[in-house]
Amino acid sequence: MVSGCKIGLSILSSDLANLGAECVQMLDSGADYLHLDVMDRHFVPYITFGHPVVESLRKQLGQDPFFDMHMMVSRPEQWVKSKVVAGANQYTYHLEATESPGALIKDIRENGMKVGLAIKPGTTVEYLAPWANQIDMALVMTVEPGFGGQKFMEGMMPKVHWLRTQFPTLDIEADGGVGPDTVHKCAEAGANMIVSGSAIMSEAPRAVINLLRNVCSEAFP
Ligand SMILES: O=C(CO)[C@@H](O)[C@H](O)COP(=O)(O)O
Ligand SMILES: [Fe+2]
Repeated sequence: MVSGCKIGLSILSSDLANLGAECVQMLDSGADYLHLDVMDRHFVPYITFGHPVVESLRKQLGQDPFFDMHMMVSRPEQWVKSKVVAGANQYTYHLEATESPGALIKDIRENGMKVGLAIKPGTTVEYLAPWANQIDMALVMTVEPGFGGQKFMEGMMPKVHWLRTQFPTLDIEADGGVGPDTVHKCAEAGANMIVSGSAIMSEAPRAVINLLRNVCSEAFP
């Protein structure tokens, strides 16, 4: 079975000028892991941060927190080494961004990180199938990658359901527009890793995180 329900905080909606303290607060509020959205203004039209920020976060937060790197970048091969040095735990790259997914899976593993493979809303989920037994997690984008606070794309749920049916033990992550009103759709479809940014960065993060986890856990007893 899957490794239980996990709630990941997307830091994209954080006060990036106060990122370390915000991450501490969110982890203290119950977030299971940090989902770090890296953008290169090429694969997506926006730019966020790179390994120096990851390195500073790791230094401030210590070795425990799990850093799930969501690499919204072209040629993801180029950043593997720097991210592991910076302290990343999982390297999630986009299938649309590389010609050689298999070689990249091998390189990520040889560098000691877990492997995530992401698909954009316009990508057919079956394209993930050849790699699904070699990765640790599949990320189904439920918004167009690029920024936080967008509307949840319910039409992506059949992709999650297809993956859960075909690969019962695979971690499946839903990312984008997930909050109290939409998490049940993700969980019912089969997602066990829930990324949320703007919904958690509210006035009651602990309550929102608990709600997300409770709804998700009901689907994965
Ligand atoms: O990768 C992305 C956006 O490109 C996501 O991680 C979002 O940043 C999640 O934020 P919310 O949609 O939950 O506000
Ligand atoms: Fe993300």
